[in-house]
Amino acid sequence: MPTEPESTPLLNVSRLNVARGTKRLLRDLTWSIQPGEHWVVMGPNGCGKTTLLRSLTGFIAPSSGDITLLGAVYGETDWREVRQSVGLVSSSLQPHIPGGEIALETVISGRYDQLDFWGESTAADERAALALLRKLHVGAIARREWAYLSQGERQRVLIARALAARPRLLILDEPCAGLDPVARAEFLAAMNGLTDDVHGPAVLLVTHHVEEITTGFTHAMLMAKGQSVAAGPLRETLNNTNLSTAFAAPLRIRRTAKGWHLTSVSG
Ligand SMILES: Nc1ncnc2c1ncn2[C@@H]1O[C@H](COP(=O)(O)OP(=O)(O)OP(=O)(O)O)[C@@H](O)[C@H]1O
Repeated sequence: MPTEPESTPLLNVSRLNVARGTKRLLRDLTWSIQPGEHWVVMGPNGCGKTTLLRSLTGFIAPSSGDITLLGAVYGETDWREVRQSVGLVSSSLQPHIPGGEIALETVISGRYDQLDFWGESTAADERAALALLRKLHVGAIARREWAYLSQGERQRVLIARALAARPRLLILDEPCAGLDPVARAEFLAAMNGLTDDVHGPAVLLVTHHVEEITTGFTHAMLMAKGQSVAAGPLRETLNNTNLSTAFAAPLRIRRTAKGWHLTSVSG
């Protein structure tokens, strides 16, 4: 993969279009992420968030437009190589983790970019994996099997797994889905640790809930009907007008000491 200067955008998407049959899943989407930024992507069901993530990670081919990720240009570079520097945490990974695998092994498998890893791990691998689990406040379950982990623990093990590969971009696709309030609060505390780490990866969070936008996030993109409705610094972008446009309903957003709150304005 090419090396790039510090100031190069981590991601540059220009006029990205994805069509399947007659349906346009993404329309002329333009977006960039600079080093040091942590982004939230929001939008109604079916607006194209997953399609965008799948395009960025090379699992869907764009119909037109350009993607430059970590200095590599889509179509010119082997995207499997680019993917090694992108951590993806998505519920779609969960069925692929063997039930009998202990958390430590799941994390180590991320370092080798393999699911169900059967290779020889070293003592150094184990120490590094344990440090990651501790960082995410789940060190105590290091030797517990996947089948017995709670949803909240699983999500954090998957983040540790993604971090084991030392990604430059970490994509969290609705990581709080299915978590109870306590597990969610614990998860959000761990996510705060990630965005606070100046040596850590850029974080891209896809969520439906503004309450999950922790203080370290700097930017937001709102999507609707395959397009970017608004994108930019978080506090400017998350306003009543942009959110109401994206969700096609009157919404009011507030920010308090406890975080963001979104309410529907009836009548
Ligand atoms: N291969 C495909 N062929 C046709 N339509 C598709 C295909 N893949 C996705 N779609 C449609 O494209 C739209 C965008 O889907 P996508 O999964 O990207 O939305 P999303 O924003 O992630 O939604 P959600 O918030 O519900 O997860 C949806 O209407 C979906 O049904």
